[in-house]
Amino acid sequence: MTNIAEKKEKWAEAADLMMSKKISRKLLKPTLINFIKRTYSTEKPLAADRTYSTATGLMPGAYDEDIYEYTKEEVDFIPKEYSEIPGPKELPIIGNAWRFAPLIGNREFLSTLLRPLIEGFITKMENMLDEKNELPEYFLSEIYKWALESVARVSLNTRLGCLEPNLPKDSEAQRIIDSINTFFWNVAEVELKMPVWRVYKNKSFRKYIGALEDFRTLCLKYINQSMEQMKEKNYDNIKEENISIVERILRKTGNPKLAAVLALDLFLVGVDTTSIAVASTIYQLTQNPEKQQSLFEELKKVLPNADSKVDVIAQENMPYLRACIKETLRMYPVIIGNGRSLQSDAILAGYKVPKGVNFNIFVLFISNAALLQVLCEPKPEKFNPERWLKSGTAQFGCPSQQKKIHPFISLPFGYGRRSCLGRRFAETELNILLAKIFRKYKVDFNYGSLSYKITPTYVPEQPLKFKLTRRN
Ligand code: HEM
Repeated sequence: MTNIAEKKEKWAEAADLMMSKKISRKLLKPTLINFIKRTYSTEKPLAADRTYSTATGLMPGAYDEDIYEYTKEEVDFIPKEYSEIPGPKELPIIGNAWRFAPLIGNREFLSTLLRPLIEGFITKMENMLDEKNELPEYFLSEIYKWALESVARVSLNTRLGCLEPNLPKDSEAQRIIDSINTFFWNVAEVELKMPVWRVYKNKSFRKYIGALEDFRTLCLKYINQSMEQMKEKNYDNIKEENISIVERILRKTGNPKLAAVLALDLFLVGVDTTSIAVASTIYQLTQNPEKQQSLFEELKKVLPNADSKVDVIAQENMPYLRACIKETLRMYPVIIGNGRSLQSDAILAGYKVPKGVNFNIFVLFISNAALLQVLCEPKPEKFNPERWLKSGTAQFGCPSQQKKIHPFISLPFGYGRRSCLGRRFAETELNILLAKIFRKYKVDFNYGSLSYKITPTYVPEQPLKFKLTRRN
């Protein structure tokens, strides 16, 4: 048998093994956990060489040379714990942001910046309600605009005007959102499938490049504006929270190129991810009114009235809200799987897997079926936030069986060195916005069940016409 045929056969066997109902729980549990742990512990993202050859090379102007070399000062600025992570040579399109993870991870800073935008968005939602108190069909795109405004505020200290009513279709903010969507619709086709575009520039490729080019041009305009304004500023009298991430990087490194690349990264990955997570969590709570009521009881205690401030301390006192978000992302992970490329030979589930093999770890499958069934809760299809709540013994309990839930059951933000850098950013956005909505309104959805599609984010297909009823 040829090497390839042999490998294929082994992998088919491995897949059968994982799916087989006959397999004993004893064997499946350690095998799957080991499988995930081993693959996540590798550091190189999937298809890094291809991502490099397409995305970077095709974003003219974003990088002056093909591979950006860091100066000594920039390298020194990189916090120690991140310095050994492979840099942009590995994954240029989102390869730089991780170096500044601490800057996008401070909850106090994020909460202060994001709260006013959330207040503005809630007012906008109220103004969008129709005579049945329902939000419009295009509500998801309104969430996108809010998320875009948030990224712009934090990374560039810029307001794009996305919260204005009736943002024109040809406005710059709308065009940024459209280009992000087009990018995501075509990224899998261009980056992960056979690279037909190397010989023939097909439609997906042209759209993909067009979107990236549009996106880059628009974002760079705001980045340059931000840099111009910096020249006039006296930072002695400016509070830390009013200094954007881009400004901080520029002040520290004096390198506009580095700042621009980081901002582009954040715009590209920070908009639709959070938006879909918001949409899915609201939807789940409409489908489970008793859970929505439990959430309201919690929120009423922490936020005495609808206008109470959702600061960091308030967020810490909302375990049920966090459990609702976690449970939603278990059932509907926005990113359905993660990729890794093995950096050394490994033995997985008894099979020798050679260095260089690419993996897709299907979070959607794992968190909905296999692990959950084997390890803990027999009903993965049920929305049950309680399964994530700490029990009296301060363990993550599975109430029905008094067991700990294995942390790998749900990995919506990935795992390890290349896990999501915007996690705190996203969690802060979700905590504040959802707390505000569910403290103020009872939310219903009167149009049956939503179905989901993969674009490649996991997104609801039907209009989100949520009904809002004001609470006391
Ligand atoms: C609910 C919202 C979000 C979800 C579910 C999510 C999920 C993910 C996942 C699954 C990965 C890949 C992790 C891995 O391979 O282990 C990732 C990477 C990343 N995310 Fe997020 N994300 C979200 C929001 C954000 C936001 C708001 C930002 C920034 C503003 C962001 C920035 C990043 C960056 C920079 C990476 C690449 C990290 C690297 O390659 O080292 N994400 N995210």
